[in-house]
Parts: sequence; structure tokens; C-alpha cells
Amino acid sequence: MQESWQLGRLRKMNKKRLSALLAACNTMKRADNSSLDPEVSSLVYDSRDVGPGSMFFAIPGAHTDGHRFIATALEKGAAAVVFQTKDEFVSRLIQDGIPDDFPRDIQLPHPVFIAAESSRQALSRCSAAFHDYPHRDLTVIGITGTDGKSSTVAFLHQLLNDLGIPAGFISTVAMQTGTETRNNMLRQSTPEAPDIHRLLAEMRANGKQAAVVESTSHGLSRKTSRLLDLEYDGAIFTNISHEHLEFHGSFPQYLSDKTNLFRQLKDSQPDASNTSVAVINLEDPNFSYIARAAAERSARICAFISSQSGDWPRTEARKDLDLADILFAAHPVEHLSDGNRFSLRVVEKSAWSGQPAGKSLKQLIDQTEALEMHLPIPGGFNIDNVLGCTALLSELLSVPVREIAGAAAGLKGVKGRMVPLFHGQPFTAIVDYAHTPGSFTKVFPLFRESCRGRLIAVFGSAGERDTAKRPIQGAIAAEYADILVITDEDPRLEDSMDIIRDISRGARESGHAVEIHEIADRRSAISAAFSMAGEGDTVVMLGKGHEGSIITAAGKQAWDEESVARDCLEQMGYTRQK
Ligand SMILES: CC(=O)N[C@H]1[C@@H](OP(=O)(O)OP(=O)(O)OC[C@H]2O[C@@H](n3ccc(=O)[nH]c3=O)[C@H](O)[C@@H]2O)O[C@H](CO)[C@@H](O)[C@@H]1O[C@H](C)C(=O)N[C@@H](C)C(=O)N[C@H](CCC(=O)O)C(=O)O
Ligand SMILES: Nc1ncnc2c1ncn2[C@@H]1O[C@H](COP(=O)(O)OP(=O)(O)OP(=O)(O)O)[C@@H](O)[C@H]1O
Repeated sequence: MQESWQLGRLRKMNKKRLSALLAACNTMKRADNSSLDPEVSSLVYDSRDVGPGSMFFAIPGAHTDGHRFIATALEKGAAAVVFQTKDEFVSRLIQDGIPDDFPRDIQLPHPVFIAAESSRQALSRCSAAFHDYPHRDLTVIGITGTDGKSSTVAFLHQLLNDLGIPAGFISTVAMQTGTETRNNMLRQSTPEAPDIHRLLAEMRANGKQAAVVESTSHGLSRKTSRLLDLEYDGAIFTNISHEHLEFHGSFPQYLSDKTNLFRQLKDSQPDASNTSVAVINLEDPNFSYIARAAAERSARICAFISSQSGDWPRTEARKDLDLADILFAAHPVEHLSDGNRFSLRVVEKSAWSGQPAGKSLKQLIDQTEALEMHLPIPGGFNIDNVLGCTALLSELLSVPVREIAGAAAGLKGVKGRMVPLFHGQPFTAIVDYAHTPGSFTKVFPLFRESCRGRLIAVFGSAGERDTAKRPIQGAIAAEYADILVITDEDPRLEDSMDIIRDISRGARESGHAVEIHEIADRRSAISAAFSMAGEGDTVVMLGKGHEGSIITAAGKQAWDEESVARDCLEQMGYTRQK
């Protein structure tokens, strides 16, 4: 009740004169001679959502072009239309004239036409202005990285609230702007600009002090400009591996797009009392590239590292540390069946800066006082996720690390990530969301280590997305698993079997001895994996996690991996125990 009242109030407040929006965005210009200054009631990028008073932004897309729907938007009462000057469809209209199938008999409700260099960029600028720049009234923290974003958002949000700092969040899994947590039904991790600023405005109206925003490379890319007009107080970078190259075009572009998060940190220069904070994984080879971008904003640079793998730290890490102001390290670490234990060491810059050379990173860390931390969530990578949160809370909000350690001991896991299913079956069954080569390299060794019998992996790869990662996923899985059941993830308009064969090829060519089954239907694949599993085996189901649908050529079909897996177990006669 409380929240819907607040939302109603917010909507009423949110009407703006077109002239105010034009003043906020200097890349938009009126393209007609009228002096009309309508009141704009909503900013819309899809004609199907237009209502009376909407300002419709025509956006060229991958499947169609929003400029084709201008007439529809006008029919539905759009008060203003923003079109892109360099749009192909618009250029063709100018060159060839209006096509015969373009509706001409609509009753125009005195719309105003506005030309923009980029309608997406204009949409972002207007969205921030329309909601009166909510980010300026909140402490905004962005999380980016190929893997670990949603988990880090969830942990940081829990920690902030447990430490008495009211915070909202937006992530792939869910969002919270008031007291209620809602599932994210958008199928977008970072929503479009009008939704981002609306959600932040809701948080502000609901008395939140901080906002944690999952900031994907898509959202940070100038191609979508979803986050272009968001300024951040703090930013965390988890890691980067092969993903989404079909969208970004190349790895350097992907890295650069992610780094936009650090380029969008509030500039600390004029007001050193309000220093923005950049938290960056020192184990990542791109640490220095990102740290340099953060330094341009005069941000405080926090490195974090955990001794997860036998060969840590990477060779360049000690040298890269010179770019950091402080280091948060977890060493040693201990993986438990139901969580992790580690020693937190906060190393001040004075320990390495200006000191005689020669001290290794390990020595620096070992010489620093340790604070024991317990994390009741399995998966060694969650140590990294919590370390990032710890650095951010300590350096941006000055929370004592002892208090953070206390709150971390009460953290709860995230839907669809490392969820064990207990139905009395003789084998272990786990649902997890790993779906990138990076996360595969993290989770497979963990599964292998804890599996007494055969490791059976059920997974697929996304259709119409990064095709190059498919054989890599196959090869990594083949290295660790005994049996692969390769299946649908979200084939979209691609043929399921084409995707599955791409993955199988990688598994076969890796040279590892592995049994491969190709079963497109995911329910049948899970069921087949369970029927193959015996005493001591482990079945892992990867890549769907929390997702509420499978997208195929036939459209979106409802899906809940955990429920489907539980159904399959029940059909085998096992009954739920936890
Ligand atoms: C690849 C990508 O970013 N796609 C986004 C893009 O879609 P598109 O280019 O296919 O759009 P389109 O269908 O060609 O339509 C063009 C324009 O016409 C409009 N339109 C279309 C039909 C109509 O009847 N009327 C109308 O006005 C559309 O709303 C759109 O504005 O523009 C749409 C509207 O702005 C987005 O919803 C859509 O995100 C889709 C849902 C998507 O799947 N995005 C994924 C790839 C994504 O962004 N993922 C990242 C997470 C990645 C990670 O896991 O790390 C994310 O941040 O969510
Ligand atoms: N720090 C990490 N490093 C590597 N793998 C991780 C890390 N954290 C989580 N994972 C693995 O990646 C999977 C996805 O985690 P999470 O949802 O937090 O990532 P994400 O970046 O939000 O992914 P997406 O953007 O696709 O939603 C988890 O199920 C786990 O297997």
C-alpha cells in the first residue's frame, strides 16, 4: 500500500514542459516551426507503451527501426516525437518520399517534432531531467564485470541495510525501490534510461540513501546510452572474460564499455571531501587500464585480491598495486561445504609505497594484521564478491571493517546461484547460473573438488549472442565433467541443434575423455541427467539460475529451473527434505 501510494504521488509530480526537457538536452532541436510547449507525461521508446502526452523516442534497433512506429505513436496521442537525424529510415523518407503503406489519415494531436543526433542519447538526458536527477540525492554504487554482478549487488544491498544505511537496488534477479523486493521481469539486467531514472526516483521518494545498480556492459555502452547520465559515487569491477562480443564487436571495446562505469564516477577534484571510490580486482590483468580511468576522476582506488588459486598473484599484480591507494586481501581462504572462511587484511599504501623494492605482494599481505571472516555462502568466488563490498563500504562510507565482518556472517545467498536440492536422492543436485567461460573456470574446479563420483553437467548457450564462447564452454566443461548433457538455454530464433553442436565441437576438440548427450528440450535433459546419476555423483544445472523463461522461436515459455529440477526428482520418487 505504502509503495503504491508513493508511486502514485511520484507519477503526478512527473510532468514536465517540453521546453524544460529541451533545455536539459542540447543535442535535441525542434524540427518544426510551432511554438507549442506541451506538457510531457511520460518518456517512451516503444510505440506500444505510448499514451496521451507521451514523448516518443524513435530508436533504430537490431530487429526493426523505431522510426517506423512514429505514426502509431502519434495515433496513440504522443505529444512529441524525437527522431534521429542520421537514421536510415528517415533518410530514405527524405530521399524517396513517404511510402504507400505509411498511414497518412491520422488525426495529428498537434505533435512537436524534435531532431536529435542520437535518440538514445537524448532519451538518457531527458530521463535524468524528467525525474529531477535522482542520482544527485543518492549515494549511487555501480557494479560491473562479466561474472558476479548480481551476487555483489545482492550482498552489498544486504550489508548496507544491515549496517543501517537504507538502500535500494536494481539487478538481473530482482529490484527494490521501497520495502518490497520485486523479481526483475524485464529480461534486462540494466533497464533502459527512463526506467533507471524512474527507479532511482522511487528510491529517493521512499527515503533511500543509497542505490546499488547492476551496470552491464550493454547499459554502459554508448550504443545503448542506458546509463549515460548516471554519475556514480562508487564502482566495483569484479572481472572480465569472454562474453557479449557479438554486441561490443571486440574484446578491447567490451573492456572499454565496462570501464565507462569508472569514467562516470563523480569527479572528486573540486570537492575532495566527497571522494568517489573505485574498487578493482587486482587479479584481473586489466586492473591498470581501469585504475587509470578512475584516476582521471581523482577517485580513491581500492584493489582487492584473494588467494583462491595456487598460482596467485598474477605476475604483474605487484607492479599494478602502485596505482592503488589501499589493498583489501583475503588470505588464507578456506572453502567449507556450506560457506567460506578467510582472513581479511587491509594493507595501507604506506606498506608498499616508498618502501625499498623487493617485498612481494604475498609478503606485504602476510605482514598485515588479520581479521577472521566467515561467509555462510558456498562458492570461493563469493569471497571476491564480498571483498569488493567490504572495500567499498569501508572506503566510501567509512564503515569499520569489524562491523562489515559481523554483517557478512549473516549474508544470504542469491536465487539460482549455487542452490543445492535436497530430495533424499543418492546424488548431489545443484542449480547455478554460470554461463560464461569465466564463471565456468571458477565453478567447475569447485564441483570437481567436492564430487566423489561422476560429475554430470547440464547446460547450453544463448542463441543470437556471442557464438565464439560456445566451444570454449564445451572445452572447459569437458576438462572437469565426466558426462555433458548439452541442451537449450535461450535459443531465440537460432536452431537449437546448431548451438548445441557448437558446444559439443569444443568439448570433443578439447581432447578430454567425456561422454556427450545432445538433448535440446531442457526438461528432458535434466531428467536424463538425473536418471544417469548414481550414488556419489553430482549433477550441475547451469545457465538458467533465476530466469523466468526460455526464449525460443515460438516465443517466451515460462521456466523455473529449480522447480523443474524438483519436479524431475519427485517423478523419480524422491521427496523434498529442505
Ligand atoms: C541487444 C539489445 O540491447 N537489444 C535491445 C534493443 O533491442 P533491438 O535493437 O532488437 O530493438 P528492435 O526490436 O529492433 O526495436 C527498435 C526500436 O523500435 C521499438 N519498437 C519496436 C516494435 C514496435 O512495435 N514499436 C516500437 O516502438 C523498440 O522498442 C525499439 O526501441 O532495444 C530494445 C529497446 O530499447 C531493448 O529492449 C533490447 O534489449 C533486449 C531485451 C535484450 O535482450 N538485451 C540484452 C542483450 C541486454 O541488454 N543484456 C544486458 C545484460 C548482459 C549481461 O548478461 O551482462 C542487460 O543489461 O540487460
Ligand atoms: N566473482 C565471480 N567470479 C566468477 N564467477 C562468479 C563470480 N560470482 C559469481 N560467479 C558465477 O557466475 C554465476 C553468475 O553470477 P552472477 O549472477 O552474480 O553474475 P552476473 O555478472 O550478474 O551475471 P549476469 O550479468 O549474466 O546476470 C554464478 O552462478 C556463479 O557460478
